[in-house]
Amino acid sequence: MYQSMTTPLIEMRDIYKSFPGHRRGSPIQALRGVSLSLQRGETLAIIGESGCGKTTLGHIMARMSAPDRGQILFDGIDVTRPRRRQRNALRRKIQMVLQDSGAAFNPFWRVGSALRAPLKIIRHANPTQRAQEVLEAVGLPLSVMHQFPQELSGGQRQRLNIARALTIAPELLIADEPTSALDVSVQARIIQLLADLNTQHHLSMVVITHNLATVPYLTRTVAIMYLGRIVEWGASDDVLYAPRHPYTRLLIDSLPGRRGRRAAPPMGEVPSPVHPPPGCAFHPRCVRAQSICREIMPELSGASLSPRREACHFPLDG
Ligand SMILES: Nc1ncnc2c1ncn2[C@@H]1O[C@H](COP(=O)(O)OP(=O)(O)OP(=O)(O)O)[C@@H](O)[C@H]1O
Repeated sequence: MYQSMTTPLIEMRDIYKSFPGHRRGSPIQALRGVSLSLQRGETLAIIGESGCGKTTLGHIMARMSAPDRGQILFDGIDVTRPRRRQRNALRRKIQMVLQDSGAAFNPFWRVGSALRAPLKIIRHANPTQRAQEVLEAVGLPLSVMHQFPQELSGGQRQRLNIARALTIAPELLIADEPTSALDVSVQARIIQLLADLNTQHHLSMVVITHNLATVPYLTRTVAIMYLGRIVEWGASDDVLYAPRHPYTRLLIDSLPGRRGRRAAPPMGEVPSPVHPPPGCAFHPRCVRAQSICREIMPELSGASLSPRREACHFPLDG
């Protein structure tokens, strides 16, 4: 089917997801109406504190779990409830790099076997050559083919993790906290690698992170999440250098070692997703909150395709 140039690679419309609460209590509302879209070749960071729903969103995007409500389109085609063949095709097109690079590998398989396995499933003509290509793409020596994953350093294992995701040439790579388990010096190199994969190989990418500082190097667009909703959306530079949502401001002010930073208000804690506060869920922590914020949930401003949007009754002027 012909797709116009502007058809997003992936589009999520009003996605909801809950998990059963503890001891048959109220459900955990992990996602509460998330909508976003990503054009082919574009990069998006999803930012927020722990428990805001980033990983849940990533899993749904990668079609590893189904939403309770909402719609997902890939290349303009509805894949919300894919049939088996469609699901298998999607698995090839969307790959996810998970947080813990060590746990992702079978310790009894050498790297070469681990890389060739998915290629054999799809009956690739030359699995060994493809495995070598992806090792080169991620900057690993070909000699690692003969090693076991546990013989590699943390940084090498994360490169391998990325290499494995690339073997079957996905159209979308989702990386969940790709650097969180690594030393600071190694983090920078993995970030550079991901950025290169986008610029040199035009790989579309979603990076889930709570490390704001890496975002301007990594992605063009950023979505700030709070308690299961996107509260600010826009070009990374715009959002991070001139935030409009007070939550984004709070995240930036809490970055360690910011020179000349103003005194940050106390961060407080993210409320429970079992009973999100009414109105704007951020209001209990917001210094600008007024009565309307406690009563009416603000929607993202502007049209759905506008480049800069925030969900706040009293946005900052940036
Ligand atoms: N499989 C699950 N079963 C029950 N609750 C879950 C499950 N997965 C996530 N949750 C809950 O859903 C909420 C959102 O979790 P999620 O992992 O998506 O957040 P996150 O922003 O990625 O956090 P982190 O940065 O800590 O990974 C949390 O309250 C979490 O405890």
